[in-house]
Amino acid sequence: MQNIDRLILRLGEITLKGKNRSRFEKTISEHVRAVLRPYPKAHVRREYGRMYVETGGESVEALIQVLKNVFGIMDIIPVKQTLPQLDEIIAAAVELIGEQQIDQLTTFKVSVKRVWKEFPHSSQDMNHLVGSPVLRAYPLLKVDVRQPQIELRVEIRDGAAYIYSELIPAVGGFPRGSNGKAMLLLSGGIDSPVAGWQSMRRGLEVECIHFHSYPFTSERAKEKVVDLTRVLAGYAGVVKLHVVPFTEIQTAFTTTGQDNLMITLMRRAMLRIATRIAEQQKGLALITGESLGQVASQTLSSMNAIERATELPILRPLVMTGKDEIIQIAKEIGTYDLSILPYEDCCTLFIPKSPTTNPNLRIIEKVESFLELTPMIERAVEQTEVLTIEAGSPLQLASTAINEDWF
Ligand SMILES: Nc1ncnc2c1ncn2[C@@H]1O[C@H](COP(=O)(O)OP(=O)(O)OP(=O)(O)O)[C@@H](O)[C@H]1O
Repeated sequence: MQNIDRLILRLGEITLKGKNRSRFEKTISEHVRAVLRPYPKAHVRREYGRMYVETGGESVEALIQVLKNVFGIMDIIPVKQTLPQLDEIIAAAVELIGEQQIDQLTTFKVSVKRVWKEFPHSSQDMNHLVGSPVLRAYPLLKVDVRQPQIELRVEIRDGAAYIYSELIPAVGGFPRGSNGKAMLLLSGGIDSPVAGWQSMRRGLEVECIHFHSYPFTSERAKEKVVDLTRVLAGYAGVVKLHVVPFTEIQTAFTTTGQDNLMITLMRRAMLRIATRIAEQQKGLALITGESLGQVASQTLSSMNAIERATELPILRPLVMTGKDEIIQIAKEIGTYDLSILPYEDCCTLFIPKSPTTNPNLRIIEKVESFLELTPMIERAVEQTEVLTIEAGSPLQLASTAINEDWF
């Protein structure tokens, strides 16, 4: 990409959101400036519906890598900028095509968009005026107007023309934190970090809540969750993590003699505590990594019995997503390698041999009423440790390409 001197960032769905648009664009621009801090020579300019990043000599590939993960950016266009003059546009087009691999089978076409209506040549004429010198310079090229391998695009505006041939898909979604706050129940597993990232991508500010059962679960298990939160913070800047002591409540459940209801009871207690923390932090929903049918506690019947423990909406971004796809996303966003570390989760230690897939709500409520849960829940909330986790290095772990197919 040696001829590329700037990137155009096109913003996605926010264009649908009329009056919030300028606020959304400002949020994306702040996010862009934050991820570009390690690249001081790059310069950002905001315009209606898009942003321009002048590379200033910074590596184009490195800039694309970090910008691809900024929520709200739909795609990135590496461009060569010239004056809106025919000879300059032709020279840039010839240079840009020269960067491509060309053989006898390579097809191309020119597409011109004339935003500046005073430019002296029509779009139709421009296709020929630019196409002919390119064909003369690269005689192996063949024109194909339907499905060309290379589409050389020229956008002519008042004051500048942009020449490009590549559109790089970015993460899309809504600007970070633009759709309110929700609390993510973050285990050390594969699913909940993915659910958290997907929620952030839809513009939610996410605070994490982790239930920890020391000494049944080790310090390493907690560190793993801190590390997972740090990866999420790579996308959001800073993420709060609430670590809830869960040992007392779990131990109480083991005395009930209702082994097969253990998971349902634990999940309901988690939701109650998470709801209290959400109220304190002004979170409007809970997020889990549940996926329909994945385990006994994720049947429709179990989910039904579990979610009655809270009045807050429960968001389950992965509810209809299969495990393979979840794993693929976890790898792409940089959480997978941490999630598969062997440190135990508080619940797995208490999983009975045959957990019920169809829990009876009446029995559950009876068991709960015997236990006097409320003071235990109060204590757990009071003793919760709150950590503020910052990204180690912005987006360092998310170095692989975002997969277009998910969006
Ligand atoms: N120790 C925990 N702390 C916080 N949330 C938890 C904890 N354990 C489970 N959860 C929440 O409950 C959901 C279901 O957990 P479960 O272990 O049944 O399923 P899972 O599909 O293995 O999820 P994960 O891969 O996220 O652990 C998790 O996705 C998470 O949101």
